[in-house]
Amino acid sequence: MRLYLIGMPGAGKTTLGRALAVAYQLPFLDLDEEIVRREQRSVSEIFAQDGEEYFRQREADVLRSLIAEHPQIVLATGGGTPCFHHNLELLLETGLALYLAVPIEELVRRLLAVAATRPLLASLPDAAGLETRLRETLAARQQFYERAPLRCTAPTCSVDAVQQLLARYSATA
Ligand SMILES: Nc1ncnc2c1ncn2[C@@H]1O[C@H](COP(=O)(O)OP(=O)(O)O)[C@@H](O)[C@H]1O
Ligand SMILES: O=C(O)C1=C[C@@H](OP(=O)(O)O)[C@@H](O)[C@H](O)C1
Ligand SMILES: [Mg+2]
Repeated sequence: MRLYLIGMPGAGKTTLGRALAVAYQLPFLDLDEEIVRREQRSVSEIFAQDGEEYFRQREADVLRSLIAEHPQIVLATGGGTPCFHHNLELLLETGLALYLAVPIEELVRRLLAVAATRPLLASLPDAAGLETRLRETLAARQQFYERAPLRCTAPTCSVDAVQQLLARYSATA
């Protein structure tokens, strides 16, 4: 199987993805990390030097190459991945997408600690600014995220919770 984690920055796609890959004994890849490896520079550097449009094109290209290379994978996408270049349709056609629907308040708590390393959040001064930006971003992206067949609404979605979701999904699919 291919399991794709989608959702807002800070939702835990990378963190939970790694743990799920161990539980299901599947290879794990993180789309951002793969872009960084291929570009030999950080996501922040890519945004600063070449802009978001360039990043989105690379993101779409690397996504397609990873899917072609890996029939079995847990893949953590970036927060914007499903919203550009028909990536969501590709994810829905080639694997099972899991939306980590974490409340904004929890995202704010987590991201305040790491905002400086995330280009779309780096320029925000405080928690109120971060919360406003996240609410706006979610309002625009929800329509994409909600098309995932699996959704975890727990503030901290665990491996156990995903295993239960998957078991229920497999029983009805
Ligand atoms: N379930 C969790 N509980 C608490 N903190 C978490 C959880 N998942 C992720 N985090 C923290 O939130 C931040 C963002 O997590 P990350 O996995 O990078 O999210 P994403 O890949 O969705 O942006 C990290 O600092 C991580 O340690
Ligand atoms: O939300 C976004 O548009 C982005 C999220 C990031 O990934 P995470 O969701 O893993 O932070 C990364 O792909 C890039 O900074 C853009
Ligand atoms: Mg991530």
